[in-house]
Amino acid sequence: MEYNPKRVHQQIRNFERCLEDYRFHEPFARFLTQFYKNNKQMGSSDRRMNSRYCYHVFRLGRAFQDLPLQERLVIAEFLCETESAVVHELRPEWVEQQKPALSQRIAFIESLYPGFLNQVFPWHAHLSDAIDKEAFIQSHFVQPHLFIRIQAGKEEQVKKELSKQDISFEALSPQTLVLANGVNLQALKKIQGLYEVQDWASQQSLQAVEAKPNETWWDCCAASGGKTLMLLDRFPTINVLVSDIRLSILRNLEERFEMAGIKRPFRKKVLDLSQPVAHIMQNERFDGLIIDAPCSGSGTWGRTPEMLSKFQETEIQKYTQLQKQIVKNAVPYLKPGKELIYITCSVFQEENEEVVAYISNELNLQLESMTPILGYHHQADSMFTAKFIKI
Ligand SMILES: C[S@@+](CC[C@H](N)C(=O)[O-])C[C@H]1O[C@@H](n2cnc3c(N)ncnc32)[C@H](O)[C@@H]1O
Repeated sequence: MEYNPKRVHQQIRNFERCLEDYRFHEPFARFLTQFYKNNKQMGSSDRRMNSRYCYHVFRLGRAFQDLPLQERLVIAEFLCETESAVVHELRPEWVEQQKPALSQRIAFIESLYPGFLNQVFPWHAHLSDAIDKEAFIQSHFVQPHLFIRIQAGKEEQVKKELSKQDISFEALSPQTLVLANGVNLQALKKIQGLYEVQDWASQQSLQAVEAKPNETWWDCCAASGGKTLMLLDRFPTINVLVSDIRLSILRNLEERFEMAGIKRPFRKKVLDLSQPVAHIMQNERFDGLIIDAPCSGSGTWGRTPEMLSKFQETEIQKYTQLQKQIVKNAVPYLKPGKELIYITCSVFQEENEEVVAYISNELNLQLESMTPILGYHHQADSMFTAKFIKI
């Protein structure tokens, strides 16, 4: 491979400076935007390499934490790429071993550092039984795809515009497309709102919903409305209440709804569901609840691998408690005989199966189905969803 050794060493110095500055106070993507603003001397290819090096090192999770940054970079580049100037430059004796198959690259590193995989994601004991531990952990070395969901009826228009803009895609279903990471979505201004960036797993999360025309549904943790938009796409005649603890995110939801051309009026409320909400909700009753609960996000760390370094095991129990409270405080507003959909983007059993057991046993709802959404087979996030009926 051809490369300029001086340039590579400069890029390694940039990378070291960048990671040393990062304090995990914000998502790494946001930190990077600011870092590049403060370092205007870095050209676009330097920025691209810097982002790649940093993300790859985060993909090592909790493994190799005691090694110097440069050593970690070599291992990360070896595992996450099939060819790397860093490996050529700093560990030329590994070049021949950098095989196309990830499993072979892992085997090579394993031969030098036995047991390293277990340290990448050290919370195995918490994983749901449905998760193939090895496949899931290995998936962290590969960046997930970019997925979009196309509005029903707009499939041809969106695909036509993608082709016109020379953006290649693969259709997983009429409404679900895979695009290359880093594709310039700005070029798609003309069809803004006709599609949503939404992971494959998230697109599967409402499959069990059976809403009827004109029913009234409540998205209890709506954020910027990803699930509500998908719900309305499938059931356009339902009425919705969206709520979240954050007013600012509901403002984003309004913008997004407008962009998506949602004409049907919807109601919104700021609600903290960790507390009883009878004083606000009073006699409201719903035909369906979506609880896409705040969670560790452990099924999505392939996209935000810095979380592998940041996450503390004690947070799992805090999320579990909050999830139980939120469900408990929302359930009184569900009509008997109607459905509750519980969703997380976590792979931890405490946030999934344990909360399901709580909802069945303590809140007395009948479990209809429980579906782990295994994204690591699709280069996507992993999620979990369960459907209950109120007795
Ligand atoms: C997983 S996100 C929801 C994502 C959203 N449904 C979507 O599809 O885009 C969880 C949301 O729960 C909200 N949340 C956190 N604590 C809450 C609480 N105590 N009461 C209500 N909502 C809460 C967060 O603000 C966050 O927006």
